[in-house]
Parts: sequence; structure tokens; C-alpha cells
Amino acid sequence: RQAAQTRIEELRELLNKYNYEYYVLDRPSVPDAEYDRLMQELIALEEQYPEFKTKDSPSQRVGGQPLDAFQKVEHRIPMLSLANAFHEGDLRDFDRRVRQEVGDDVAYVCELKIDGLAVSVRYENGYFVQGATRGDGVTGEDITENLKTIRSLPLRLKEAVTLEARGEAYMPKASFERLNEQRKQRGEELFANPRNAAAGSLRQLDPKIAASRHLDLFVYSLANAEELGIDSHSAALDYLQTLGFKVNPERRRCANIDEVIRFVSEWHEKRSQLPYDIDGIVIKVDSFEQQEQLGATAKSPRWAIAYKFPAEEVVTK
Ligand SMILES: NC(=O)n1nc(-c2ccco2)nc1N
Repeated sequence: RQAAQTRIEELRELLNKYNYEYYVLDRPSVPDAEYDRLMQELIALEEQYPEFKTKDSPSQRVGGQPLDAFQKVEHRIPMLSLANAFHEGDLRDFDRRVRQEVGDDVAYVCELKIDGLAVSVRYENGYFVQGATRGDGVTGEDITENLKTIRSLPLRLKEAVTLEARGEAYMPKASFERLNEQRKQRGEELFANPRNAAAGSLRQLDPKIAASRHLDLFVYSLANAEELGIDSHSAALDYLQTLGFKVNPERRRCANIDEVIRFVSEWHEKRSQLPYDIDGIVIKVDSFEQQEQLGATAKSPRWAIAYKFPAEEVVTK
């Protein structure tokens, strides 16, 4: 019995490490067959000794029983939506308004705007405890069970910290193509784009279906950063990365709006090479003190803006 407990702990740590290497670092260290064999051993041992199953066990990722309905979740910190910019002039206007308020010593962080579904994830003492959709910004739906199936979402952080992070759940282009190919074979209705496919997958009451859709997650903000003594958005993103989250590496800190505009045009060209859809670039004032000074309207922060790429003429096959 003691040997079983030790083996379960060993398998849990090993599988969580392999999972992190494969899905967060994109650098697997063991073949899939080895991972699957160890996972089967863990699931069998946990069946035999359920008292040794923990909430960060990787066996949680295969999806449990279907829910009857989603519970409602109140976001303690509202999830704001971004105001949009469509032209370079809109970005310069944004920069002018920012500098009028906080002065010329301002830096921005530019991030790829992942075209998925905004979600909030809460951790207590390092353990994933709850995940929710954005909903109307104040009230969302509890999709904890579905989010557990996203392999790049850590079930336990590298530090025993209590935090709330926001991110974008999305379906990589390859998963989207594969899913629609399957649906075509079955004569089922196709998804129009990866964003709809991700939304449809996270709305499934059966987590086994969500698990089969190979969703992914980029985390892009730390809601309680100031409580944790972090004073800038770029520092928050670096911290989230060290905790074990998947944070998009294509972010860039820009010293002025000209550098922002260069980043925007660079990625307008390069986005087709990405393995996921982006629908623009998000620009945020880096300093939290300056974000505080700028505040937010009822709907959107005044310290951020989303530059939307012009919608491409999608040729439907
Ligand atoms: N969709 C996306 O990639 N987003 N969305 C935000 C956001 C929304 C509200 C505050 O920040 N940031 C990024 N990178």
C-alpha cells in the first residue's frame, strides 16, 4: 500500500513534468507511447487506491462525468473588453490621450491578439481551483472541468501562490483542420473558424468532448498582480511564465508608438505563419501605476487598445 502511494506520487510528478515539456515548452523529452503507458499505470493505481488521488493529478485531464449545467461565476475583478483601433491614426490618437494623462515617459507592451475565448483561471496555494468564461465581464460560466483538459493549463503552479489570471483559450489551426475533416467524414456541420470551434468545445457539458478537441491556452494578464507586489504588465507576464503558464513569446515592450506601429505591421505580414489565428495586436501601457491613473470606462480600459487587422476575404472552399 505504501509502495502504491509512493508510485502514484512518482508518476504524478513525472507525468506533470512531461506534460509541461510537451505542451508549454513544446519540447517533449519522452515519446507519446511512454507518456500514455505511464498515464495508464497512474489511472489504474488511482482506481485501486482512490485515497491517493490528488486534485493536481494528470489523470484529471482526460475529463470526468458530464455536467447537467454550467454554474454561474462572479468575477471578483471584472473582465474588461478592449476598445478597437482600425488605422494607424487611431493608435496615434490613443498614444496622445495616454501621454496627455501620464506624461511622455510611457512604455507599451504589444501582444498578439489570439482569436479565441477569454477565460479566467483561479489558483489557491498553487492549485488550479476554478476556471470561467468571460460572460458579460461580471458573470461568467464555470468551465473548470473543461479547462482541466487543456494540457498547457498547469494543475499546480511552481509556487504555492494564490492568484487569478486571464487568458485566451483557442484551437490551433491544425486541430481545427483535423476536427472539420472528421466532421466532414461524418456529414456533420463544419465549424466556420477556430474561434467558433473553441467556443463550441468549451460549451460542451461533457469534458471528454472538450478533451478530444485539443484546445490550448495563452495566459495574458495577472488580475491580482499589484496584491502580489508586481508593478508592471511585462513583469507580470514574466512571472506567469516562471509559474508554469504558457505565455505568448511574441510579446514586445515598446518605448513609443512608432515601435508599436512597426510591431503591428510586422505581424500583419507574418501572422499566416503562426500555428493559431490572431485577429490583431493588443497594446497595453506597461506600468500599473500609469494604468491606474488612466483607469477604465464602464466597458474598456483606457490603458489598452486592440488594433484589429482588416478582415481577410476568406475564400470558402
Ligand atoms: N485576445 C488576446 O490575445 N488578448 N486579450 C487581451 C486583453 C483583453 C483585456 C485585457 O487584455 N490581451 C490579449 N493578449
